[in-house]
Amino acid sequence: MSADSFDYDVLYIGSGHGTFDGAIPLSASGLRVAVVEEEKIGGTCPNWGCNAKIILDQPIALKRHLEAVHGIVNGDVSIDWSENMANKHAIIDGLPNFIQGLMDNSKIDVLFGHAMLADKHTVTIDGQTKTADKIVIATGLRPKHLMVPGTEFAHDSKDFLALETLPERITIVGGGYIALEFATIANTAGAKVDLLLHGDQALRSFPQKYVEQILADLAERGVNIKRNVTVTALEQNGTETIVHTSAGESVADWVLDATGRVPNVENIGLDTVGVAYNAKGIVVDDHLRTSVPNIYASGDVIDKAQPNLTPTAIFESKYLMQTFTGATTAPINYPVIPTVVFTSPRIAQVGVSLATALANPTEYTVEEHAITEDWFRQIARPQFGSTSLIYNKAHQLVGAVDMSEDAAEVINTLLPAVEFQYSQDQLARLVYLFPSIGFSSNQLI
Ligand SMILES: Cc1cc2nc3c(=O)[nH]c(=O)nc-3n(C[C@H](O)[C@H](O)[C@H](O)COP(=O)(O)OP(=O)(O)OC[C@H]3O[C@@H](n4cnc5c(N)ncnc54)[C@H](O)[C@@H]3O)c2cc1C
Ligand SMILES: NC(=O)c1ccc[n+]([C@@H]2O[C@H](COP(=O)([O-])OP(=O)(O)OC[C@H]3O[C@@H](n4cnc5c(N)ncnc54)[C@H](O)[C@@H]3O)[C@@H](O)[C@H]2O)c1
Repeated sequence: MSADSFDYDVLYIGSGHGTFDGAIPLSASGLRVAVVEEEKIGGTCPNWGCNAKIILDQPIALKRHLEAVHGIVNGDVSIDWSENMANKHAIIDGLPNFIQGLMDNSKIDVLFGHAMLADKHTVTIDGQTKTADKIVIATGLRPKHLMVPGTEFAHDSKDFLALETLPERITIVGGGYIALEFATIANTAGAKVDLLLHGDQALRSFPQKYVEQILADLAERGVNIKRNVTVTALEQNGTETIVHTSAGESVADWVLDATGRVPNVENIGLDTVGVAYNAKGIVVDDHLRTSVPNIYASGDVIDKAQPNLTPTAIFESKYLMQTFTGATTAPINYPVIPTVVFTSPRIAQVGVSLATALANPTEYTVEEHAITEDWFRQIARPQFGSTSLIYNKAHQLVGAVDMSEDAAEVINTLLPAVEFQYSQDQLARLVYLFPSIGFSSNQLI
């Protein structure tokens, strides 16, 4: 069959960043494109991920900043959670319509409903049938649930980001991004937080010497951190939830299950069509093709080594757009992808990890700079913070970690040097605004 005999050239399942950043220019280039969404247009990041989280975090970061400059700026500061939530609604509630408007303008057909593959060119959407030359699966992840009696009494990150009132006592199960970011928000906003770690570490992909400083600070601020604890059951008693664990029981008004996220690979017809997948997601080749050559995958649903983040999903959807327009036939060539956890202070990193560098001293050298070495980074009076720089044998910057309130900006500044392996001469030609985080960060290398 020729491509013209199908309803569409490309049909995407899911409307998150794994889809729309590439689908919009693809449709604008003249291809016939459809996007199927069963929930909110834009998917996780705008509606119940990055955007919602960082809006709620903004007053949290401000309150922590004001605490640090207490004595200079005085007066009681408290967070009105309902107003914080109202501000979140005001900023993000219009995003699905905005994103759909972008899709409409580029002539994408937006179809609502649950999509399932019927054969390699056919998708059913709540009974309706559509055909496409190419199909992209971009169905993302969903929260994992504790496999214990009473698991239904726990809530997930989406519920937390929609809380109209902040519960007094919150138990958070897990030690990943969501657990630590939400523990920071809930603690600073005034809740009593229990943080239950399955093992003895949190944020395992970040340098533990930095993570331990974050945990110590949270503990000093009243977060009750329990390590090596296994939740065995949850029980509802009126408005309270009793949390049964290997270390005894405790009581909470609200329990957040932050034990990870799993790929949406079920109930979409993968077995019917023969698309290979595993517990970590859909298997793809270096062109993001699944085991069925005209079916591709994009975003979080892919089983891959790169971190499941919005910028990764955007990179993948744009790569597919270039593939489908014929602008490239090359395999996907991922750049270095930075990561940041929005605790207070934040930790951000890029490139070769600190753990790898320290384990291979003949390959790498590590230089650590305390935040106190730079006058400019003192003005917000941070209690602690550092930057670690990782160099290869040719003394090129190959990795960096920063722990500070400005960590995202520090790592953004260092990112081009890591990605493009700038020489000292090239670095010397970069003139940054002064004083600024960019200037201070560039001074380090
Ligand atoms: C709480 C939280 C905070 C986060 N914070 C950050 C952050 O600060 N920075 C960052 O970079 N990343 C962050 N992330 C990760 C980021 O949100 C994801 O990496 C990104 O949204 C992935 O996009 P995606 O398009 O692959 O998937 P999604 O955005 O999840 O989109 C998948 C879409 O597919 C739809 N769908 C699924 N199955 C079907 C079907 N059968 N039919 C029709 N539609 C279907 C879903 O409804 C969903 O809308 C966060 C995630 C969470 C949960
Ligand atoms: N700042 C950001 O970029 C950001 C923020 C939030 C989420 N995200 C994305 O969302 C993904 C999911 O985040 P997450 O925090 O849900 O997952 P995660 O994989 O980061 O953390 C899951 C945590 O749950 C723990 N855990 C697993 N099973 C458990 C059990 N039975 N009992 C107790 N603890 C258990 C793990 O040890 C781990 O600490 C991240 O990997 C990231 O890709 C990114």
